[in-house]
Amino acid sequence: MLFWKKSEEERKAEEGDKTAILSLIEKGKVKKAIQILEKFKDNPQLRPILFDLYLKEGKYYYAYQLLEGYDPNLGTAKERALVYAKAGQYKKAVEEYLKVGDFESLIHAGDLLYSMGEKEKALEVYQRALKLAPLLERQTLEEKIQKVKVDLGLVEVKKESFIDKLKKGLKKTKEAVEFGLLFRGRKVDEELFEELEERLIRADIGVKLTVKIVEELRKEAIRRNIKQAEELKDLLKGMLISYIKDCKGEIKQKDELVVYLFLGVNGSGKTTTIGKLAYRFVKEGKKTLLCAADTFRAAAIEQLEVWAQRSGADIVKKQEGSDPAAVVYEGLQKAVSEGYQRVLIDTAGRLHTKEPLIKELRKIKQTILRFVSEEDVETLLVLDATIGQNSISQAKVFKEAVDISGIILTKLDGTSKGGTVVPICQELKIPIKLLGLGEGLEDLQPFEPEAFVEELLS
Ligand SMILES: Nc1nc2c(ncn2[C@@H]2O[C@H](COP(=O)(O)OP(=O)(O)OP(=O)(O)O)[C@@H](O)[C@H]2O)c(=O)[nH]1
Repeated sequence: MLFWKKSEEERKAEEGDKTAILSLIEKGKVKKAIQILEKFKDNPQLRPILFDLYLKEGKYYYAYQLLEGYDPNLGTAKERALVYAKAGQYKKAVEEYLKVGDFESLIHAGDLLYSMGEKEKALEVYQRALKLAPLLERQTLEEKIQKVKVDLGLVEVKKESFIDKLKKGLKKTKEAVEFGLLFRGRKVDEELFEELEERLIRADIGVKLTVKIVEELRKEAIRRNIKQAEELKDLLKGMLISYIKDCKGEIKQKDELVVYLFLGVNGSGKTTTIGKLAYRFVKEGKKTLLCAADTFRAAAIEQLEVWAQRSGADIVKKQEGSDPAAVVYEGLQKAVSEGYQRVLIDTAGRLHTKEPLIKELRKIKQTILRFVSEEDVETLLVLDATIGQNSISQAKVFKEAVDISGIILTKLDGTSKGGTVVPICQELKIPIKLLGLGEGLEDLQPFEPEAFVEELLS
């Protein structure tokens, strides 16, 4: 019978020979090495090797037992901190992280302290970390610090300003393209233009526009003999603003009845946007009525009902499958007879049934015009920023159906394609009247081209 002959090396390893054990590990025989080393936990020469293998294998609880049962100084402070954290020994983990004291360890320590409810200590550690924070991490850490301060009642909850909301809305885009870092302290050279081109495309400005922008910048840089990249950034800012400034628009507002007709494909954020706008109108003291003309799905009707409750608006609805124009007729009859000032109409958004959809929307618009004149109708197309320029082809279908007076670009906070505002404006030439910057009731903000570009490039 062929005996499986233990290699000489393996035999030596099993006797606790360090070199032989290390050679086993080099050959990938980690499990075998652990098996052998677990017999030599008392050996201070071999214990660190076992601790290191436990860490590599993610056996944190075993590593924790070595620290507790044999030697609390095994590994580095950072390794011990990780083991203690994984083993739920947060206090010890914090101690080790604070011994390391670098940015990442301080953040871990602060997070653990916060999770343990020790918010004062968490704040103190976060503030230490802030002094070491790399540029790109500062904003996130400052938001953490602000949150802890609010928890501790050190500052009242700062009402998010328009700029704060815009910052939040463009965070993903900025993290993806980092324009702010691109120009800092750089010379104007071909590499810079190539990087700029790549980042403009990443922000979904579109290839055609990107090439045009970069070409214009190259020419200007030569004409003005620009050497510093910062100057180029100012030129880029001016160009982007020039491309979108004509798309600034406010939604129609007056004391008497205004009808807002919402178009957009399912999932674009129509119903949510109606809810946010209804909330605002009710807060302004306007008598507001929602109209559930997306009768294709019961879910859409129910969803609008939820928004009516959340916003304090009233609602007119019929059962699923009813004629949408009939719902609109009933809604406007009620609005006129009962003195409503705002009517917000939700419609179906099934683009794949293009012809019937166009017919349905035209019929709805005709019904509206039986009650109010064109100037008191705001036809708003809701576009989902996360699909970027693809929303332009969607928009063209809806444009075939009815005249669109404004665009609402939603989910800007959920995408790195914030630059899509530029091609949408350039291609559709329709005012962008509102930006959806989050799921909250207040996360619907006006489109301010200057502030938008300022934030995008900062
Ligand atoms: N992050 C973020 N999410 C949003 C925003 N606007 C809408 N949403 C979310 O997008 C999803 C779809 O929103 P809906 O309002 O249901 O979209 P819809 O167009 O009405 O879709 P249907 O109900 O299928 O017609 C929901 O989860 C919303 O919370 C926004 O500005 N930011």
